Amino acid sequence: MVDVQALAATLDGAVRDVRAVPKLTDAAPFDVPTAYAVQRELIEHRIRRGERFSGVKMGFTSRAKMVQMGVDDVIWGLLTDGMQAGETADLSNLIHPRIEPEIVYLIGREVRSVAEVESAVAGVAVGFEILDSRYEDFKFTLPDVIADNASAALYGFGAWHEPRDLSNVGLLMEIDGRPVQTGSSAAILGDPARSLRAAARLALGAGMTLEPGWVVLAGAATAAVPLPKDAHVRVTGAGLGGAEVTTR
Ligand SMILES: O=C(O)C/C=C/C(=O)C(=O)O
Repeated sequence: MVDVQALAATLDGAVRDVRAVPKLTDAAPFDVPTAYAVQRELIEHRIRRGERFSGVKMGFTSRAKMVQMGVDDVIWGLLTDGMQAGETADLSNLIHPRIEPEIVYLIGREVRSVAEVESAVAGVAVGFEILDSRYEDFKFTLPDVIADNASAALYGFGAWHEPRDLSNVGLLMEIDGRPVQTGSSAAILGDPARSLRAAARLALGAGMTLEPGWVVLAGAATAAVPLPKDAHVRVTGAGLGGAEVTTR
């Protein structure tokens, strides 16, 4: 029997000390439901420090990542307002950050069923997610990464646009003006709307609802790339404008 509170405290300590730890399953294996219990307790540390829930992030939404991890379903993590990046992101609080482009949904009203999630979307935007695994060498098993809140660290997004078909949006990520990733939103489960529905399903399954004002990060359409200090990152989505962050 693993100690959920102790595992969450280990990961929270890694976040606060900016220090990678051995993956939790090295000490004792645990299953996916236990991993989500650790994740929830990990987020509760932030909530107790005064942060507020601001949305959810989806992971392993691309076929390549599912195959790599040997899984056949997506994972999710919880976001707080403390994770929202401003114009600049201070990387001194992160261990080994990586960045990936995102499609972002803004939830306009409480979502009580999967069937209503698309009609509850109030806006769509292009954005980015900064990942930071709390594990040494960014290496983990499926339960480890779920417990670690799907490597969530920081996120941001550009201007909101009217909801629309996002099944094939061209995405470009540039660092200091150099293209580092290009892709299509079609890499997100064939259509990021599927990821949105999965977010509603997983939230409801965990006894939560997607709330008005929350964001849903639909998951990576490209690989994440290492994020250096003193860099300017711009993510552009065809018809969706851009999202930018400067690191220090
Ligand atoms: O690869 C990780 O560190 C876990 C997170 C994955 C995603 O956020 C994703 O697949 O989009």
